[in-house]
Amino acid sequence: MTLLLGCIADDYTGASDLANTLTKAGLRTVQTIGVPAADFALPDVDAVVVALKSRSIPATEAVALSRGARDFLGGEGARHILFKICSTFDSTDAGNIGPVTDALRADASAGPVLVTPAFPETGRTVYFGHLFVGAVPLNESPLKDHPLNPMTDANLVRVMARQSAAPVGLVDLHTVARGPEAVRSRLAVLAQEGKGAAIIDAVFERDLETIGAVALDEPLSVGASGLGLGLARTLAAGRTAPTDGAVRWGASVPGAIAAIAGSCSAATLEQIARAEENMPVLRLAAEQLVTDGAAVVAEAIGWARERLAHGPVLIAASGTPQEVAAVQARHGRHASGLAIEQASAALAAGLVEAGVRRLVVAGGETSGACVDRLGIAGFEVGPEIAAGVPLLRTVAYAPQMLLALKSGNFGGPDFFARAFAAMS
Ligand SMILES: Nc1ncnc2c1ncn2[C@@H]1O[C@H](COP(=O)(O)OP(=O)(O)O)[C@@H](O)[C@H]1O
Ligand SMILES: O=C(O)[C@@H](O)C(=O)COP(=O)(O)O
Repeated sequence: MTLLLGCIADDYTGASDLANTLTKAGLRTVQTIGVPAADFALPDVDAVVVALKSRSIPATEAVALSRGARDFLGGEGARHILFKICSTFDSTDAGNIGPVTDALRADASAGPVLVTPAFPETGRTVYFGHLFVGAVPLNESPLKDHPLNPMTDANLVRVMARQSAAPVGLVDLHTVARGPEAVRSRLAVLAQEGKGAAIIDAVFERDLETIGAVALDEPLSVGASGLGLGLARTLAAGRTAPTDGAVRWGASVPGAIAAIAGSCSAATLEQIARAEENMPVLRLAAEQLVTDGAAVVAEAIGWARERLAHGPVLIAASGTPQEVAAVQARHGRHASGLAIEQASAALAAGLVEAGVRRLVVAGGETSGACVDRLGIAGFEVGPEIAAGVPLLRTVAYAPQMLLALKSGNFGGPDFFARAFAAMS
C-alpha cells in the first residue's frame, strides 16, 4: 500500500468531514479512531484520517497525541501530513493549533507551514487573514458563543500568533490568484523572515487547488476540508488509476435508529426544533446532567426503550447560549462540558444496549465521547448526507453499526430527518 496522504484530525466530526471530502475527490480513505492497534487490518487505501479528541485538551497532550499519529502515518508511508483543524479555527489562546503546528514543523524541519481553515462549500472563506463564516466575520458568527472555545477574533494571523512560538505571516488572495509560483515566492520571503506558519487566503475552490499543489512541496500543512480538497485534487491527478469518487457502499444494517445532540451551535438548535415537529425528542436539563448524570441517563434510556420500536428518537442536551452560560457560571466551562459529554457517552452505550444500530451524534466533542465509549476502532466512509457529513460504517466492530457524526455547525434544518432516511 502506498499512502498518498496522512491526516491527523483534532476531533471526530472533523475527521469524518475530511474523510468525506477526500473520498469525493477520488482518494480511497479510511478513518481510524486514534492510532489503530497492531491487530487493526488497515484496508488498501490512499489516505488515512486518524481522528483524535485533541482540540480542547491541554496543549502538551495534544502535541503528544499528534506526534503519535504522525509517527504511525509516517510508518505507513505518508509523505505529506495534513493536520485537520476546524473550519471555524476552534481553539483558545493556549492552543492547540499553534503548539501542534510548531511541534510537527520542528520535527520535520519544514519551512513556513501553510494554514487555512477555508471551506467554501460550507461558507468558510479567508480574506487578508480574516475568517468569514458566511457573510460575517468569525467573531460576529454564532461561534462567538461556543461552549468550549468561543471565537472572538476573526484575524487568524493574530489568533495563530498568540498560540505559536514562531512568528506568523500571511499569503494574501492576490498572491494566491497569481498561482503556485507566486505563492512559492511569497513563502520564500516568509521563510527568510523566520515565519513558522503562514495563514493563506482562499475564497474559491480554485484557490485551494493552488494551495494544495504548493503545500505538497513540504511535509506538513494545516487546514480544514477545503485544504483536503486541494491536496486530494493534486494527489488524485497524479495517480495511475484514480477512483471516480463513487462510494462503494453496502446495505444498511438492521436495528433501531436514534440521535444524540450535544452541540449547542445555532444550526443544531434549529435542527432539534425542526425534529420536534416530526419525531419524539427528549430534551435533557443541563444542570441535572452535571449534578446527577447517571439518573438522567437512566431515565432517558427508559424513555427511548418505550419508543425505539416505533421509529427514530432524538435525545438532546444542547442549550441556548444563555442556558450554557448559566450552567457554566455554576460549574465552570470545562467541568460542565466534560460532565455532559460523559453523560452523552453513557447515553450512547445505553442506546446500543437497547438495540440501536444506527446512530447520529451532533457535536464534535460529543461524538468523540460517544465513539470512545462504544470502543469503535475505525470507519469506512459512505455517501454524503449533508456537506461535511458522511454516513459511516464501523470497521471490525460487533455489532456492525452505521453512524453519522455531525459537526455542530453543519447540515440544514431538516438534518436529522435526512440522516435517518439515509440510514434506512
Ligand atoms: N446545555 C448545555 N450546557 C452547557 N454545555 C453543554 C450543554 N449541552 C452540551 N454541552 C457541551 O457543549 C460542548 C459542545 O461541543 P461539541 O460537542 O464539540 O459541539 P460542536 O460540534 O458544536 O462544537 C460539549 O462539551 C458538550 O458537553
Ligand atoms: O471543519 C469543520 O468545520 C468540521 O470538520 C469540524 O472540525 C467540526 O468540529 P465541530 O463543529 O466541533 O463538530
